Amino acid sequence: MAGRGGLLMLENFIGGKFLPCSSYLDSYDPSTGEVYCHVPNSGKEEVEAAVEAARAAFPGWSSRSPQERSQVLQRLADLLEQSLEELAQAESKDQGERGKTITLARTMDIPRAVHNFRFFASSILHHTSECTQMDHLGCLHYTVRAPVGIAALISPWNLPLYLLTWKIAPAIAAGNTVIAKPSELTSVTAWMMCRLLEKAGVPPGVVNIVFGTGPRVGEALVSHPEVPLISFTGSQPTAERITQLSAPYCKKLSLELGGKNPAIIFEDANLAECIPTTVRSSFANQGEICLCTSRIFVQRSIYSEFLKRFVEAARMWKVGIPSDPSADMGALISKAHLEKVRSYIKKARMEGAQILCGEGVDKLNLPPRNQAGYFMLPTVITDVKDESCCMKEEIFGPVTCVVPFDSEEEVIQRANNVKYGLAATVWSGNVGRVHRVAKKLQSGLVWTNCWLIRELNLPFGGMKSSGVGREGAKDSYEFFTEVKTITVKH
Ligand SMILES: NC(=O)c1ccc[n+]([C@@H]2O[C@H](COP(=O)([O-])OP(=O)(O)OC[C@H]3O[C@@H](n4cnc5c(N)ncnc54)[C@H](O)[C@@H]3O)[C@@H](O)[C@H]2O)c1
Ligand SMILES: N/C(=C\C=C\C=O)C(=O)O
Repeated sequence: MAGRGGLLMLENFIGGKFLPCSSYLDSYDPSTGEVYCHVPNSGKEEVEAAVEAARAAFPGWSSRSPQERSQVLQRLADLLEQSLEELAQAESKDQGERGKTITLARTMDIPRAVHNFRFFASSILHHTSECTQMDHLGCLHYTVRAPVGIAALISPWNLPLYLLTWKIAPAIAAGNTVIAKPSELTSVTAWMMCRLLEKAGVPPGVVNIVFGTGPRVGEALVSHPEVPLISFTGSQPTAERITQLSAPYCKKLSLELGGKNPAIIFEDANLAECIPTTVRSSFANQGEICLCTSRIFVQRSIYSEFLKRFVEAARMWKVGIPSDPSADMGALISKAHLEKVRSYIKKARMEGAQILCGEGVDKLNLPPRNQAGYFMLPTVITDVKDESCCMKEEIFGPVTCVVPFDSEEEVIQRANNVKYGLAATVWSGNVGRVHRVAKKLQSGLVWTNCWLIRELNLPFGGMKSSGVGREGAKDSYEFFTEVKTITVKH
């Protein structure tokens, strides 16, 4: 709806109704410094109202059959698909000059949000329970699963509707009611989705969305005693805080966090495929995808050739305004984030590393009105030590380090030598080596000779500081349900 000064003014969605909030956050367009949208600055009061609505809706929704719930999810997927262009425009505009290109929103974010509902609408129909027998004792044992209750779903700004629906769909398919909190930086598409819920047949109170900041509404939500389950995607420091706040209640937690993802490129790799894919895996969505490559290990015999061709390809990766369909990359999410990313380049320089292209080396070519935006060129760093912060810490920007290696054992040890363990890529024509290396990497996901091909049936998630738990058909079902073992003596 239109609010102050004709700007978009979002409202919370609680109990099937849009409700105004007593205070609002200004959301800025960072290229102009102007407010472009008002987002509810919700807190405890709004969380209380959402918990009440979710509690009231739970008995009815949880007692529907999986088939009935599945039909509702299918209808929601259809409605989202019918609004694909409108949602893609909004997703790109919401990150606006901040970054998401219209092409990525059209081809990845919104189609995947649609697919999330279709996928879980289908997978909920195919779960089976376990059964075992103890004939010598005359016993039969079996399991039953039931939804947990009210789920808190907290998501980040980088893939707004994609990641939020990746949580809402499995949670409600399993019969839970939910309170979702999108990032305060990118709330618009979640709000637009609320307008479709009633038409899809989602009963009031099954999906509630409260908007606002982490410290205010996020903390009120995760520390609420009647919310037994939290699915969180975001940064490691926030995950720590959520873990502390939820610990007194022994809540069920799923944490999908950051990464420092290696690409390992052996001398027998098909460079014609590897180079464009590794440019994409390093710089897609401005490098603001938790799965992006940020450390590239290249076998020494092909190191010089790889570096030359990789830098050439990185320079071709077009930085442009997000509404330009030919742009490969837009701008970063905020001024603060751009400064943080640039600070890594500065530190790398001070440590004696070389910046081969991008920040401080090449010139951005942008229209005059976008020159104040938070744009940065794809940046390649080399001559950097494994102990450098650029090789250890998650930068979450269009920056990647390229270093040589000699042997398989050595590169596995170096790739594993960070606190994260989310995603890795391995490039080699030797099938035996691909399997061997993939097995030894401390990483929840390993893509070999490709990147970001998603099979939603299988577990998604990270090891070490990259997270706790997995998401996927079976994993999300197990997370969003409680299991009970029943023994029958006959
Ligand atoms: N593993 C994955 O699947 C995955 C996917 C996307 C992003 N990420 C990670 O997310 C990070 C970037 O996203 P971000 O900057 O939005 O992360 P963030 O942790 O700052 O925020 C994520 C969400 O948590 C909320 N939040 C912040 N403080 C909170 C608190 N104290 N209590 C409750 N909620 C709180 C935010 O408002 C937002 O909705 C990166 O580290 C990235 O790697 C991981
Ligand atoms: N959760 C998924 C992707 C996360 C990307 C992070 O930025 C997914 O593809 O299911």
